[in-house]
Amino acid sequence: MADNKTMTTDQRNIMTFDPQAHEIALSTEDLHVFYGNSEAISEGDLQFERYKITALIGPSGSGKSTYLRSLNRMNDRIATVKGKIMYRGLDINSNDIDVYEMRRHIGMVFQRPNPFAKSIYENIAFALRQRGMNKKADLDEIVERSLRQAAMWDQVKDDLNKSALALSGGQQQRLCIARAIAIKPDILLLDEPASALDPVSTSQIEDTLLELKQNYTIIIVTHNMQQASRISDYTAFFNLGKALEYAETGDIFTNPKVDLTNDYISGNFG
Ligand SMILES: Nc1ncnc2c1ncn2[C@@H]1O[C@H](COP(=O)(O)OP(=O)(O)OP(=O)(O)O)[C@@H](O)[C@H]1O
Repeated sequence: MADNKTMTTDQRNIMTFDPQAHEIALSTEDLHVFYGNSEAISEGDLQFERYKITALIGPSGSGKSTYLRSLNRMNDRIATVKGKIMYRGLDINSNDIDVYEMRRHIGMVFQRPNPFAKSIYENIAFALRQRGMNKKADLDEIVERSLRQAAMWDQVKDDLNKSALALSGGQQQRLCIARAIAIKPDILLLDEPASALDPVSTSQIEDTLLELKQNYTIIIVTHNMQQASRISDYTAFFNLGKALEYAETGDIFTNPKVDLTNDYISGNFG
């Protein structure tokens, strides 16, 4: 992706997000992702504003997940990721980055809820203990705070020793969100977190994300246009490995500048 200086006028028009006017939590620069010889992301660097929700939309296979997963190096083993991923002035795509430590700041929640086969309490406490926190009072406090932030404390506070696998799909996904935020990341990446859930659970997850954006920068892949328009502040439209348009969500859904964006949000393809 060309930088601002070398962008054509047309490119500037479709990337209406102005980085000068916002506090940027994370950005990519000249990012390219290859699976073998096949280039899955070829164009479309984005800058993510702090404490906002950005939705990545686009047809199946357009590269949304590949882009998202690159942001905290989940693609390291399966793809070649070139270019810079800038976080707090550091290129976190460089070889000398401690990936484990970086993921403490940039957490991920996956499409399918994937709680550990442990108790609700242990699902959260496990990662904290691995990071050297052993005092029960501290663990108790963070478990409660995380479950409250994920809007499920009242439902599970008397069942903390129950297996997480006995929870409903929606509760399991909120537990996974609680687990991700327990270590206080800055940025939360979510890959279609509600696609496997019923409408009520989906709506609860959306409410949770809207609450969380007070403290977290959120980037979410979704196929659900209503969801993108309900919860996101910014939307990026991907097609064939390129972010073709990036703007405030209201603009993308009411006044898209790229014909393909319009076709996609109108349900004409994808
Ligand atoms: N592990 C992989 N190995 C090889 N190619 C892959 C792999 N994962 C994705 N791809 C390819 O990369 C391209 C982008 O896929 P990606 O999953 O990022 O798209 P997507 O927009 O998230 O799709 P969907 O909405 O269906 O999840 C596709 O052509 C896909 O086949």
